[in-house]
Amino acid sequence: MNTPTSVAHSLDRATCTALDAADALAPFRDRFVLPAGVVYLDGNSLGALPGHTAAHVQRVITEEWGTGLIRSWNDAGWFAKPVALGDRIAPLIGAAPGEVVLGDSTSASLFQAAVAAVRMRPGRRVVVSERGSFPTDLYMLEAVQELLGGDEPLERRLIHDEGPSLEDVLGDDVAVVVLTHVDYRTGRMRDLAEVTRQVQASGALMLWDLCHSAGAVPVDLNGAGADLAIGCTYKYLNGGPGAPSFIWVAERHQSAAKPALTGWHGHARPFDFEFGYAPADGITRFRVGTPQLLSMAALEASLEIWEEVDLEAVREKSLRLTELFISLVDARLAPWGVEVVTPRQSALRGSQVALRVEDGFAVMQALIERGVIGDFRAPDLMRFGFAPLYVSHADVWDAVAALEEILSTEVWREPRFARRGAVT
Ligand SMILES: Cc1ncc(COP(=O)(O)O)c(C=O)c1O
Ligand SMILES: Nc1c(O)cccc1C(=O)C[C@H](N)C(=O)O
Repeated sequence: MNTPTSVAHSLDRATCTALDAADALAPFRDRFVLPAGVVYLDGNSLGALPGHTAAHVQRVITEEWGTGLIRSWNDAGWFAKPVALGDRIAPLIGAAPGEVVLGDSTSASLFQAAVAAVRMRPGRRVVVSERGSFPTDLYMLEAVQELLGGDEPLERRLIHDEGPSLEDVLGDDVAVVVLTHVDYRTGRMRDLAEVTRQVQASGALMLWDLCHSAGAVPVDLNGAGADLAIGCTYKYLNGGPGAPSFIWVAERHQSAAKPALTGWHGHARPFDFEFGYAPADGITRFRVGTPQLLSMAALEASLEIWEEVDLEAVREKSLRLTELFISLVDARLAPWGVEVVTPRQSALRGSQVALRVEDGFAVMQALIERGVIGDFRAPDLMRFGFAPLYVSHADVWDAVAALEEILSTEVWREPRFARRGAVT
């Protein structure tokens, strides 16, 4: 759908509810617990809770932990869970069975994957990333530099919208390029296949951060022939706060890939309790220590929903929602100088929209008080995530209407909305 501004002017809430009535994904909304009176547009930070998750986790606790006790490592498949769940995430990112394993946090997984990648390109002493990446990625790459820069330092080269470009920094000294597929601030989406091709043409490996992609847009890692990827499961995949991250390593690299963190769950024979480390075959070597089984139980529940979902339908609705939002913002919020920062070309957009608004922090706090939950990213962006399984067209209408009211009444100027303390 491409809703020009003139059409948005003639749109009303009834048109949005009619779009909802015709929406094939609308029934999924009932599978989630959403508080009454809340329009939830922050599923790009923490996904909503599926209705059956609590009962599933409760069962794992009482039956598998309470009754099964230690026996559940075998009887309930606990030991195999990180790879078993990885196999269930694989179709969502264009991976094959045996290529994905659930890990620790995304930060730790990025470190694991980046170290493995640098070691797979001996003699190449540069890691490329982007200046605007989510900071944890850059922080972890600093640690990679420190760890692997011995006699010969490891250089970090950062691309930036204003230059240098990827083309500028690629060369025969680059070991790995670490980029985020969908930018956490602007929602800009890179062409995964094209960037992978460009990077590999220089002889480097391509490591993707899929945090804002998994469950938001179709991803085809194997179709693109990418090398490694990591991502989180607590955003669009609804695994819950602290849900484990995933690591994908293309099957062709697995025997050469050496994990940075050599824990016993990644050992070839963990229960032989051998003296020395020997990596397990395949993706299992990227396991570290005891997996977070209760978090995995929550993710296991949400994946039941994801197994019923057609990602092309998700993408189609996501674009419909973001285009509707952008059109309504253009039509109704122009008097307050609201700027759409997210690309308007659908191929360049993930499933979120960022608006640049003066005093955006206070405006967002006022919006949240009105029950419309988005978030703010310093210095000046209000972010709105559109998770197509539970966000409706009427939600989009209500969010823009609330924003219009807050801007026109200037209620956001009240001191209680001023910035203080920790924010999310
Ligand atoms: C692109 C990106 N990478 C990494 C992370 C975070 O990593 P972690 O799961 O370790 O907190 C986030 C969000 O928190 C993110 O948006
Ligand atoms: N992971 C988060 C957390 O532990 C606390 C608050 C927010 C988050 C997020 O996921 C933020 C998110 N990655 C972002 O895009 O800004």
